[in-house]
Amino acid sequence: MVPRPLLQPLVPRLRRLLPGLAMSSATGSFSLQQPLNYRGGARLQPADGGQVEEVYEPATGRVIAKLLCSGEKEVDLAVQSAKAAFKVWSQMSGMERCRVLLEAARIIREQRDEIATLETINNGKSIFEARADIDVSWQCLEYYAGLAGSLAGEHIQLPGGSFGYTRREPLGVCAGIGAWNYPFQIACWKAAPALACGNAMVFKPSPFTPISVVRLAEIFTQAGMPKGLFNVVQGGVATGQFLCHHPDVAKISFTGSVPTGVKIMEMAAKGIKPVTLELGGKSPLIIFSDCALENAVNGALMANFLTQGEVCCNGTRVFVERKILDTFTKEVVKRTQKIKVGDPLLEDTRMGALINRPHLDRVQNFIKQAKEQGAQVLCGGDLYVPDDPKLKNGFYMRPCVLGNCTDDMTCVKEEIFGPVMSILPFDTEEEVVERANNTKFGLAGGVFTRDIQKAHRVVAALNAGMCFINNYNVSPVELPFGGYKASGFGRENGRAAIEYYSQLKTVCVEMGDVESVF
Ligand SMILES: NC(=O)C1=CN([C@@H]2O[C@H](COP(=O)(O)OP(=O)(O)OC[C@H]3O[C@@H](n4cnc5c(N)ncnc54)[C@H](O)[C@@H]3O)[C@@H](O)[C@H]2O)C=CC1
Ligand SMILES: C[N+](C)(C)CCCC(=O)O
Repeated sequence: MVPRPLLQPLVPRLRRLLPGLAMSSATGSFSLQQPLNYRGGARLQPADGGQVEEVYEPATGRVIAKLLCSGEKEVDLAVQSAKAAFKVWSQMSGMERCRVLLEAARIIREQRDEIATLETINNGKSIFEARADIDVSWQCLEYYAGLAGSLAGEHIQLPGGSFGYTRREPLGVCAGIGAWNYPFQIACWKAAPALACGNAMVFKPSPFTPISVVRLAEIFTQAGMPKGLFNVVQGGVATGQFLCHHPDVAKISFTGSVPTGVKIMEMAAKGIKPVTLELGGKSPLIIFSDCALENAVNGALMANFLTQGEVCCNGTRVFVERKILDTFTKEVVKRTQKIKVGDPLLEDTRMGALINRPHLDRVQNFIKQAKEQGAQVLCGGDLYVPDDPKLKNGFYMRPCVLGNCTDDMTCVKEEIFGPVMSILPFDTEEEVVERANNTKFGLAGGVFTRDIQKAHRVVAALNAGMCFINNYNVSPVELPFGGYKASGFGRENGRAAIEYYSQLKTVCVEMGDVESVF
């Protein structure tokens, strides 16, 4: 036997030699030729479709891969492959599924830095954050692995010794459709509960970030899942539509924008398929004057600037009690100006590049419009061009704080999905709760105060699915996550998600004779 200490240094080198795992980790040097579809336990080119999309590295603006969009035939093959694997997987016990999910979590933990690097290259977020995303991802798999063994129904006593029982059964082949801001994490938030419940999945990532999810599919196979249990189809609107309309898809779990969410629901309605919708937001963060100021400032930064502000649950409407408006604003601006923007693969970078040029332009337009409507740019908001020449075509901007905002401004009403915080003064609790709820969205909300009664009273009054007291945007996988109102419905994470990936069968058992009324 080779002693462990000798084996250990070989492992990273071996991994680099294995096909599918080779990569260079310096910004501006990555490119990928391998197929991006995954079906039946292997990477492959789609059987049809073939429309080509370019995939970018946001940090440099380079094309790093070409995406072949899957057509109707490829989507069907992926669904059929999932259907076959479902037959095997759904018959396994929860404990057997638990072991496989734990093994997948272990592999992700082992490959954490490499997966985070892929995520940073394709999404543009800082490596510091990408690592945290990967941690949340394996934690999610661990959490549902733990639940898999205890999924159960109930036994109900009926008269005369008869009884009923319920069985918690999987739905079948679930479709997962993801956004580009947390590519790997979104896939895990959907796959972990779905697979723990005994379902199979066909996942379609955003065409902007197709890369890391294929790695997840490889890891699932390596961990021992039946081939075909988790397949990846690539493409945009058309591919997504083929998937949603497929008669053998039993459920659709979607993360993305509100307009697309509406279309998903329409398609699901045609097939009477349940849906989970994780949509956008314009969440309020309420800072009372009795808060711990430094925590509140940290909370406001966490609520606005993770992943270049491209976060659905961001608390972008920061309501500040007028008494501390000046002190709070000064401190938030000072701290925002210190955020290090630049090459996302550098260890000390805290804000990388936005997803692509059109999105950067969109965010810039929101800032222009805010100025026209009377908001004041207190810092940032301008494009940022790093000194490093290889980054000059990247999609960077400086994080922005807007003052002098009012509730009717576009920047306060619409989801910007970029690093733009709007500060709004308020005077009373009653007033701020009403203003906070005056939005079509209802994803999240936060409150900073030292008064515990006030904290609980205010969150109870907020029309939002995910509320934070004295923190913001932390994501323990044990807690259910999801929206109210136009932010969607269904829940991801926590025990609650089990409800959305399983169905209940009731069995009524007669122990006596049939008393017929005829
Ligand atoms: N609530 C949540 O958990 C999250 C919500 N979002 C929301 O997502 C938006 C940004 O993400 P985007 O990728 O730009 O959203 P999007 O709605 O344009 O696309 C999301 C996904 O749906 C696919 N898609 C688009 N049209 C489709 C159709 N007709 N049928 C089937 N699939 C279709 C896309 O290819 C992509 O994979 C923001 O509004 C943000 O708030 C983003 C992340 C998390
Ligand atoms: C991880 N977290 C809480 C910052 C964001 C998760 C929701 C999303 O995908 O935008």
